[in-house]
Amino acid sequence: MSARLQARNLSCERDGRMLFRDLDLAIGPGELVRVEGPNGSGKTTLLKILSGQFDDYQGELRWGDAPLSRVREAFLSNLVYLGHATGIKAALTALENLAWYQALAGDTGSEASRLEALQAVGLMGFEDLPVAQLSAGQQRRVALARLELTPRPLWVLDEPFTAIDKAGVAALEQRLHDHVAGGGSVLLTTHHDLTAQGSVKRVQLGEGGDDVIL
Ligand SMILES: Nc1ncnc2c1ncn2[C@@H]1O[C@H](COP(=O)(O)OP(=O)(O)OP(=O)(O)O)[C@@H](O)[C@H]1O
Repeated sequence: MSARLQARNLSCERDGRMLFRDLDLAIGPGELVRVEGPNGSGKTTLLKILSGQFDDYQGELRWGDAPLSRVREAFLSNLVYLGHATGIKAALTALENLAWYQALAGDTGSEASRLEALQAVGLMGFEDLPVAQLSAGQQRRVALARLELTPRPLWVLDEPFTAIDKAGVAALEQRLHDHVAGGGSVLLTTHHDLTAQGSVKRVQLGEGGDDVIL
C-alpha cells in the first residue's frame, strides 16, 4: 500500500524553540494516525504543516509520488481539515454554514445533502437557528457535519472531540473507524482516549524536540 501523505526529516522551530526534529511520518489508505503530546508540544503546528497551511519548516512533504508543493491543488481537493476552533460563522444558521463550506470547496451540493449531514451529527430540528444560539457541543457538531458533506479521503482533525457529549464521542469514533475501514485516512490530535478499534499509529511529540514514532 503506497502512502498518500509522507513527511521526511520534518523539523520545526517556533519562537526559538524546537518543536520537533527530523520527524518521519506516513499516512496511507486505511490508516489512522494520532499525534500525541503535552500542551505546546507542536501538535497543531504539525497538523497545519501536514495540511499545507504552514510552511515555516524544514524537510520534505510528498503527496503520492510528488512533492506536495507541486500537487498542492490536488492535495487540497482530497483533504478535509477541521481545526481546533470550529471555524463556523455565528450569524449563519447550521444549514447556511454548510452551504458556505460547500461553496468554498467548489461543490454545488444540495439542501438535501446538507440536511442529511446535519441529521448524521444529531442536529435535526436545529438547522435553521443561527449557530450563535447553539451550545458549544452543537456548534462542534455543525463543524463535524462537514465530514459528511463532501467525500474526501484524508481527514486532518485537531481535537475533534472537544465539547462533544458521550453519545457524540461514540458516534464520532464510529465515524472515524468507518472512514478508515472504507480506505480513508485520518490524522488527528486528541486528548481523549480513543476506544481501540483497529490499529492506531501514534506519533509522540515531546518537549524540546524529543519525539518518538510508535
Ligand atoms: N501563531 C503562533 N505564533 C508563534 N508561535 C506560536 C504560534 N502558535 C503556536 N506557537 C508556538 O508553538 C508552540 C506549539 O503550539 P501548538 O499549538 O502547535 O501546540 P499543541 O501541541 O497543539 O498544544 P495544545 O495541546 O495546547 O493545543 C507553542 O508553545 C507556541 O510557542
